[in-house]
Amino acid sequence: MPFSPLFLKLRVSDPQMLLLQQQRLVISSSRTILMASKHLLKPTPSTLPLKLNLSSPGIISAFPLKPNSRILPISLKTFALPYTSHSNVPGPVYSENPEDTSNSSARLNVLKKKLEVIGFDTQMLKTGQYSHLTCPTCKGGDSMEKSLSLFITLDGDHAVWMCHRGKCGSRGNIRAFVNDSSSYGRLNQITKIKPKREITEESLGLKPLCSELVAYFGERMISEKTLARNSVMQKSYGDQFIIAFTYRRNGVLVSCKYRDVNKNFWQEKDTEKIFYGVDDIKEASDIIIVEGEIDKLSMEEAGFYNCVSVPDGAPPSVSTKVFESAEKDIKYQYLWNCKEYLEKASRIILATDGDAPGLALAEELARRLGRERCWRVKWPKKNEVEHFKDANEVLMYLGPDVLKEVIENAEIYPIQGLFNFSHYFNEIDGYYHHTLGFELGVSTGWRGLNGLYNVVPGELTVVTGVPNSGKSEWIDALLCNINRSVGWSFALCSMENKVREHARKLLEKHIKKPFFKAGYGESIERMTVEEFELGKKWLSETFYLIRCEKDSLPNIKWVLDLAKSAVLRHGVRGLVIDPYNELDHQRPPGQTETEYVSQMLTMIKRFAQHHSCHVWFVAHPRQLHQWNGGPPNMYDISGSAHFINKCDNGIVIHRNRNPEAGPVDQVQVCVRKVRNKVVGTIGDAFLSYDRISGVYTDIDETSGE
Ligand SMILES: Nc1ncnc2c1ncn2[C@@H]1O[C@H](COP(=O)(O)OP(=O)(O)OP(=O)(O)O)[C@@H](O)[C@H]1O
Repeated sequence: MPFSPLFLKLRVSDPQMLLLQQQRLVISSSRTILMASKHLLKPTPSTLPLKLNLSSPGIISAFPLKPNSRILPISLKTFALPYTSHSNVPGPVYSENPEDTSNSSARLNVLKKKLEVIGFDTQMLKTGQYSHLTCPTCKGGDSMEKSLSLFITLDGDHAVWMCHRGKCGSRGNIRAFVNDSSSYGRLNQITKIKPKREITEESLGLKPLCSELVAYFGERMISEKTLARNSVMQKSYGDQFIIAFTYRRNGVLVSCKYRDVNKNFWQEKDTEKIFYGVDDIKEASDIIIVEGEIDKLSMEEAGFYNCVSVPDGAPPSVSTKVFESAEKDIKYQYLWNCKEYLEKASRIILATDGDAPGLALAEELARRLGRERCWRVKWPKKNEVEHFKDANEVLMYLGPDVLKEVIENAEIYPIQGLFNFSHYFNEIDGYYHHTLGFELGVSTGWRGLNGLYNVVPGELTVVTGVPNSGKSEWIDALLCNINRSVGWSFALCSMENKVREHARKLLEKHIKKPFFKAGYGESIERMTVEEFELGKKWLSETFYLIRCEKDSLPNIKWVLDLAKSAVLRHGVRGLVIDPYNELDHQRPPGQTETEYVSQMLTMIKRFAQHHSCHVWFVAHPRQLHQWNGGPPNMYDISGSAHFINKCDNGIVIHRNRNPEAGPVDQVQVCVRKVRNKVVGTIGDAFLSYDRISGVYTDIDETSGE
């Protein structure tokens, strides 16, 4: 015989109150007044005792009193669930003046019209009672059953409905009069939520653990005390007993997960997903999250009660999906359902398994919880190649003290782009022990510069000087010296040089003989054909040319891309860009030259650092008015002060052109900036330039700083 819940003392004028009363008092067929348990009493507008469709699978009474009762009032517990209200669905234009609204039949009329818009058949609807209707969402499925219960308040102002078909679960509510300014809600916007079952130990048939299962846990180092504290139970399943991990919130059974002898897991269906042991982290500021219930129990054996386990294990890999909202984050609903527990935590230790899914789970959790408050554990080594994979393994094989240590030594969860020095200890060790190479820089080959400037991979040297001062010549000579001493090879982007002339200059420096028998070579013997042939081989092995064969000028990105190829393909350790003004410097509209130069130098420095390649960048000074013949200043470089600000080393090449002021072959190498004190300091060195071979040699005369 079908039963209907009856409501006592309903006040028609106050729908909220009505709803509240509806939640609290339900009279069953046996006229027993059932009081809903406290946590089910949250006065939410959608919480109504709804008559259940008994054919609907998986919906069981929230009340442990009468498992077989056919009256099964349920709490929808909507405070934890998304809920679509249709109270804003406007009606077609009906009379909505206050006088009319005091009239319940007018109100009911408006309400019915709104319900019709949604798709309800309203002919038989009456206030103050339930109606069984065909659900406009699922149409009652194949059997076309009238699976939807709809209730209209006595004043005709408010309708609440829910479809009891397990596959549908649509529900919603609507009011006759509200601020109806929005457009019509569409039916498919009705949130489909499966109602959660209310379960008890009795209804699930859970029993205390038998001695065999206690012994099984004993083998896994889980004590009876821990099992009891966590209410681990058992259930008979066919002819076997299976372990039942009871999921509780505030001590109340919310869900249950089973494990059989074959390590198969399954969870009571249509129950809420929450963390296992969530009550243990209620007030905790430090939380441990593990991947399985036995790991949670293991943590207790090591003295950590502030631990929860995820209910569903680990995903195979990190999802590539963009996280949209908690509602759509179905796989991690347990996390959102326990949000208020997690919000208080300042430190969350992710002690998931050490395998790929475990790491993926840690990443998924960290994404949602905020990496900045996450830590992760390093499971100890099992042997040369393997690590222990989880808390229970460590507990079983190494004991509770080691497990405790593992947790205490958890390391901060990495955040992309945020490091501490420990992440770089290998590199720092290498720097200290001189195993990186060239830590103190490579000598330029000139004694006078040894204390001032040495060449370190990964740095940027800006070289300037008035036109014809010998900047290019000096850099070529420097490259030859470095190649001779340490064998480095170089990428050259020397736009001003013809290739053959550049080859001549380099060969002259390398062979120390003139390329031609011509006036500039005076009486010195020209390099022989054999020397020339060997020189060509040396050229090919030492230098890689970056040249733009088209008429257009290359831009810096193009140059750096090719330099990167030269590093990767030929292992070059240095790049010369000579000069700055021969590059294409088109800037986006609105960008100043200063901004552009800053950006360009950042790119160059990044290239240098990433590829451990030293970059020499030649830049001319702006036109100097009233030039006194002295070396220009690094701040005189045309374009921007960033050249001196951003470089690691700043060098001005200067030569005397006044015979009365001193020898004209004398070259002044002014080291104006050295960022790295290990490799030099500011000061001047004086070299002598041999015009025939282009070779620079030390003059034993240096000026002070
Ligand atoms: N100390 C010096 N004495 C005499 N001639 C020199 C000296 N240094 C360089 N030269 C000559 O000056 C000319 C220009 O040299 P280089 O191309 O190296 O100068 P630069 O500063 O790079 O010039 P630009 O600013 O035009 O690029 C070359 O012919 C070179 O032989």
